[in-house]
Amino acid sequence: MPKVLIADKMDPKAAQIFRERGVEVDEITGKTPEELIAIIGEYDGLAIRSSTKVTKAILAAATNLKVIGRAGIGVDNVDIPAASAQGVVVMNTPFGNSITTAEHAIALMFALARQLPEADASTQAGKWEKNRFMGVELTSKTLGLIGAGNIGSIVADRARGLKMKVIAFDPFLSPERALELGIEKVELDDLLARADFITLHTPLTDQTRNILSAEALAKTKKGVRIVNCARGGLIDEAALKAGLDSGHIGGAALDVFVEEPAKASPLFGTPNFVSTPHLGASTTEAQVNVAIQVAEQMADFLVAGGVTNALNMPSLSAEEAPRLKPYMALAEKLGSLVGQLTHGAIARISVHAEGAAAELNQKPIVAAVLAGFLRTQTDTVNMVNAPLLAKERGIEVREVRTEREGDYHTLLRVSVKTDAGERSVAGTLFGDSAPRVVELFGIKVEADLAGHMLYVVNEDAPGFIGRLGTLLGTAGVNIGTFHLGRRSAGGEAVLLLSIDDAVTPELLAQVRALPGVKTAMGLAF
Ligand SMILES: NC(=O)C1=CN([C@@H]2O[C@H](COP(=O)(O)OP(=O)(O)OC[C@H]3O[C@@H](n4cnc5c(N)ncnc54)[C@H](O)[C@@H]3O)[C@@H](O)[C@H]2O)C=CC1
Ligand SMILES: O=C(O)C(=O)COP(=O)(O)O
Repeated sequence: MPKVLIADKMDPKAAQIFRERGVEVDEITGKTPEELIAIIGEYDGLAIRSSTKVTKAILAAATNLKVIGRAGIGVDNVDIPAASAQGVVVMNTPFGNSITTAEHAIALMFALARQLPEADASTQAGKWEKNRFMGVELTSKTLGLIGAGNIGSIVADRARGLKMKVIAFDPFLSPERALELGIEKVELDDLLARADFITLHTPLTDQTRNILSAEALAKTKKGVRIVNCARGGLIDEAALKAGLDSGHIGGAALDVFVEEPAKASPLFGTPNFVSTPHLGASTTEAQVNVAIQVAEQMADFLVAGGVTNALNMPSLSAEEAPRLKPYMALAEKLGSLVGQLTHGAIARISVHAEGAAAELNQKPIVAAVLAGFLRTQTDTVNMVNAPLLAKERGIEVREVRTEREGDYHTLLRVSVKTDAGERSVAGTLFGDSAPRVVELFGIKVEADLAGHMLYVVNEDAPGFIGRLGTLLGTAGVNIGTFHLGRRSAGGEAVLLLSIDDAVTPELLAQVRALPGVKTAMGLAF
């Protein structure tokens, strides 16, 4: 009988469903990482919320683990590349708590507009300070959304009901979707200059980290009120404190912090600062939703092999699985590669199958490309919703087949069209099972895309590889594999290195400073 550990507080419905479906379950919450490492080896499944951090060390001890189920949305507490490398499926419940979280953002907006927490404390202290508290109306104010996905869209809907004017910065929001939501799509600087209230609803990614930096906060309208119910790290907390102290920022409400649990913060006690302890998803309704959903999905997987809402594995039927599986792994990797290497609005993604690949069902292959691609923008994408999400984002998806073989017996090519033109990557399967990228933006390479990688484009010149090797060696970075390709002798060359740990910003800065380097990026698969 499969065995699941529920490691964070969850509605009792989760344990009930596991038992009903023939899964043994232990509920042991509040463990330290060391305590978790000591027991995780016995479990096939791990059900969590945001408190448990599923690190490489925990995964290394999880020798029987097959599935991690996140009863909620954000999976930034799970090392997904490490889980994928270990073949552990990671699932979330993308919609169960979105209404609740949107409502919390609206609640915090009201709390700021009318200084509710401070007025409450003062009144209950017997002060009756009727003249101290003067609020503002929400009606007719401009709300700036940073991120207009599931939660952001619900906030927009509620805010429009409150007669607010809603503007949004979300590079992946299509003009059609903005129109449908009744909101105006704007650039970040425009939003900063115009918004009376700002709420954040993006995942924490390299692009969104510190999106409200000191510089961005300085561009806001005087008196702006800011709400963050998404992830700590989207706002520079020190700059927020300075802005509140100077009076430039009229109020701020944080549900999430860079360090959680946040038991101390320079922000605590600051006038017009409101905080809650990551309560965005904490309503009875949302917790019942996510508990039921996560237990059903995990039980389905452990008992029957069904895959739903997986972040690192395509959904599949039993018959198609054996032939399609390696193609989908290749498709995800190629999608993720172009997603990580492409910035800005995408007009079109084309998936071209050549040779043996052209004989297969293209739907799951195309969905896997899109899931890999969109995962660089949102935590909530999977094979099922990737095509829909692409459509919502105004991305045209093209499917092309050529049954005739080219240089390879089987080939998948993924092309992305942006304002800057169309670029493509291509990959094949070695031995019909091992995915390899064989072409990167017109340059022939041959590489396995796995774990953490360093991607460098440089001018092909003698001595460069030696200098890079020395730099990495000095920085204590261990190289697993090393792949090299070039357009022409003395032209542009590309290097793909697999390394043991994530590329740090410091390392990237050093690589970028090497003579001849045109681009350097950290990639993760
Ligand atoms: N406080 C809490 O308890 C909860 C927090 N959350 C968090 O809320 C956040 C949003 O969740 P959902 O709306 O469900 O996710 P979603 O994936 O549906 O939406 C995220 C949106 O952010 C946009 N985005 C991505 N990169 C961006 C960038 N660089 N600039 C601007 N926009 C960007 C995406 O295009 C997408 O539309 C997640 O981080 C999630 O973890 C979710 C539930 C509860
Ligand atoms: O679903 C999410 O992304 C959340 O942040 C909710 O977190 P929680 O499950 O309440 O710890």
